[in-house]
Amino acid sequence: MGTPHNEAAQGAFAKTVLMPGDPLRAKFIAEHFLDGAKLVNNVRGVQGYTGTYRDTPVSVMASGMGMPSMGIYSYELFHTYDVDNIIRVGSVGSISPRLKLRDVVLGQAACTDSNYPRQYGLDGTFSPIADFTLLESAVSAARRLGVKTAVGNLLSSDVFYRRTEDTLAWGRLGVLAVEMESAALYCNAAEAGKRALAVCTVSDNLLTGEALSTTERQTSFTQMITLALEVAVDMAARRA
Ligand SMILES: O=P(O)(O)O[C@H]1O[C@H](CO)[C@@H](O)[C@H]1O
Ligand SMILES: O=c1cc[nH]c(=O)[nH]1
Repeated sequence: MGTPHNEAAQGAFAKTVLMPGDPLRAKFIAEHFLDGAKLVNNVRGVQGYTGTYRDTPVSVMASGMGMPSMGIYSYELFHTYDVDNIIRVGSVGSISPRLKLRDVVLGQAACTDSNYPRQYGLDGTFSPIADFTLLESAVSAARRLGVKTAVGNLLSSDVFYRRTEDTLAWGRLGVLAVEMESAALYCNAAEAGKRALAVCTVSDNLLTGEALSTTERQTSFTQMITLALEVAVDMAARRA
């Protein structure tokens, strides 16, 4: 039994799924980090793979870009495929003077300019936050691996080609970086009673105008990927 967007069989996904926005980054992770990776979904070219990392089953599947796309894929992974943990492995634009290109950011929470949380009909503002266990696991893995991370707020925006000045205003409230999916992921995890975390790499610096190339976005985020995979191993060990 699949979904309109996912043809994988029941049980084809591991309990932890890494989700980049980019399908080619998903393929790169499967080919370079997982042993025995098998393609389990390719509907719309959104590639999902399951293999093992340090003998632990792990899956990787693209979310596509933006909150509606992440909303669909993560909802189906949590509800149809009974996935427990989704770790977004994304690129972000820095809006903080603390960050430079290639720095790794752990999204403790995700502000948003999207109406995505409106679906819950709440009389107020829901704060989409990361799962604390995943966040704590990522912080310890980063210390162990010697990866410097910044932990803090992200802005998940519906708009990529946004006015820089409007975006920088979020930075003045301490928001570290802007991307386009984490708030929807955190909302879906909360709704499903599951766990989610965004581990991101700075691909653009909105303060200086510096940017990485397309190829670097697909294939050079190895610290972020290793960190996320170490969290997957830790979560599997906690279940055992
Ligand atoms: O690199 P990914 O994971 O796709 O993430 C970022 O890159 C895309 C925009 O270029 C958006 O999806 C944004 O969130
Ligand atoms: O949404 C995003 C993602 C990466 N870089 C940006 O500038 N914006």
